[in-house]
Amino acid sequence: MNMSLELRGLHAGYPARRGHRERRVLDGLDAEAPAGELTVLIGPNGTGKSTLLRTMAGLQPALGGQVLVGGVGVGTLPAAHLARSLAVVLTERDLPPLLSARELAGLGRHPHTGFTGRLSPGDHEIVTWALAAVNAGHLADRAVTELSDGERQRVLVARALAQEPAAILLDEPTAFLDVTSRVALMGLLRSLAREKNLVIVVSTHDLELALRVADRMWLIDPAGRLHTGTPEELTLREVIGASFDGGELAFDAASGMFVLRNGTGGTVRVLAEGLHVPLLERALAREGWRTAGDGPAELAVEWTGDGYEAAYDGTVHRFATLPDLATWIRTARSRLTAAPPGLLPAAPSTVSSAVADISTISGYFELGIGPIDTEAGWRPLADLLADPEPLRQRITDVAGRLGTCELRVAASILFQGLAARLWSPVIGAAVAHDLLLDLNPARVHWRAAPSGPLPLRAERPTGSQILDPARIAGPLHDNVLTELLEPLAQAVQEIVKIAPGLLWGNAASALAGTVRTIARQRPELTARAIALGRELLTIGALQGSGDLVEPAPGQPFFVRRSCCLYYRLPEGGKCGDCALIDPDTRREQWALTLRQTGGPA
Ligand SMILES: Nc1ncnc2c1ncn2[C@@H]1O[C@H](COP(=O)(O)OP(=O)(O)OP(=O)(O)O)[C@@H](O)[C@H]1O
Repeated sequence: MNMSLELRGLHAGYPARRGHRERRVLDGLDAEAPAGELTVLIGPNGTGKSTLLRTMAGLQPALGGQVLVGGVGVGTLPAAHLARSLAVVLTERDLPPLLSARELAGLGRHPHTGFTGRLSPGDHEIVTWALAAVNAGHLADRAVTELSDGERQRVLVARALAQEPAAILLDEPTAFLDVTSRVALMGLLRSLAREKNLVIVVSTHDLELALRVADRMWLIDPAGRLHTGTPEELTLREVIGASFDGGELAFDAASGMFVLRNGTGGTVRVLAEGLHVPLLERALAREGWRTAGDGPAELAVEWTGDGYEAAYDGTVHRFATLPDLATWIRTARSRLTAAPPGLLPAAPSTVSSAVADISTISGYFELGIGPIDTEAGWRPLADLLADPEPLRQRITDVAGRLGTCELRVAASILFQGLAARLWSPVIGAAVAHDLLLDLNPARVHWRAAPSGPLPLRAERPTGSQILDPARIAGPLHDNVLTELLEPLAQAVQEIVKIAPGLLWGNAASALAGTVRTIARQRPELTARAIALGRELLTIGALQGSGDLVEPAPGQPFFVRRSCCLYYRLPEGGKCGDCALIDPDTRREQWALTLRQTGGPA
């Protein structure tokens, strides 16, 4: 039979005494503590943990219901029999002086000794075993009054073990112990439960430790209800926070720790590995930020390997050290939390599903997700912006492919292609998923390909959820234009002499091309794509580069103001949005395209 300790409709409390009415502390409890598991009893002060343990141990009568050990009611057992089923460890600090640890542990044998109370050689053997089981063999001959709190607790557990009971109940055995001894004692109790197949119920105030070691928890909430389950089940049922939150402290379900409720912090997502995760979480918790699970967070903080990046409302702030980050969060808090941000760092699953979806629009919208194998030629986008060699190589390749000896023409066409490649996933994710995809040049990788759109890949793409679409153009411009296309334009200009106005015309044309592709592939997103495209054309370097027009509803075209040099290719002509085309010819071209694509003429 597998042993367990059960409560059946148990009422615990204090019977009526002269002048005092009966005081019921706990009503109608049902629960089970199986053998082989460590059951940890927790609850705020005064909720009745000691009352319950004493009632379970038969030290005070139940006011109703039953406590069963191995199916037998505790209240029905004679004292000596009860002592062989159940041992109790209370917080005893006043132990008889002159008693050695061995003698104290030996007291546990009393239910088994005869009338004389003398220990047989067999009893001594069990006492030695019990002391060894709690790693207190070396303390056997020491006076218990001279032991440290941790050592004494272990000897008290040895006394309970020497009793050879089926169940051991312990009331706050870790109360006076330092952190190492607390963890060690709880660990010891858990292994005893497992190895000796004992029922062990232990009460503690150390909730964080309980969550880590308990196989099962019994939680008494302030209303006197008993909740049972694994630590994870109780966390998911949100009963822990509901029972212990209060004042300055709030329970953080993700970390299983209490965090200071500084009032003004919000939710933060931590992207880091190893020890950096708990350290960052703790430092942020001190500033009042709570870790978000898979849901949205207001702030994202990432350990990048050589520093920290904090993304808030679409802007990334970089810090060399954790104290620098903490100072920024502290001093920036009033600004950070004054108004809800328009952008929230998105959950990784949201980003990856959005990326997977937009990748189906066309090759230009694709962003691969997965490990970066540098052997396979993947390099950070930052390299393409900073190191002139790969860029020069690609310009030469394009020139060769297009059959021109004019590097300037090849550079212009390459830049336009790259601009389309960078706009597409970002604009696609924005209009299709309200997600500002972060094409971080340090973490998004590219590799050379003989033809087609430049392959892009990120191990863990990140992004922000767009709460207010009206505020998206600015951050999106900063990400694509400021972080990527501006350095790229500069790098191109260092290789060939080319007018910046031409390159910005190309960037605008690429943007318009992205909008057109969305209109063709996802017509339902056309209006948003056009509106966003038009707004982007009014910001920074794109200003004055051209107009996104809509000669027929849902059919955007671009009118450039600068030339892209495409016409100079041997087989080139005037491109669709060419600045060199006169308005009448342009209208004819649009009409033709609209007829070809099935749109209204
Ligand atoms: N002898 C007693 N007579 C009447 N009421 C008592 C007695 N002992 C305790 N109580 C009351 O029973 C309730 C539960 O007390 P108990 O000591 O069991 O709580 P606890 O959860 O162990 O508290 P703590 O976490 O502070 O140790 C409290 O309201 C307490 O005042």
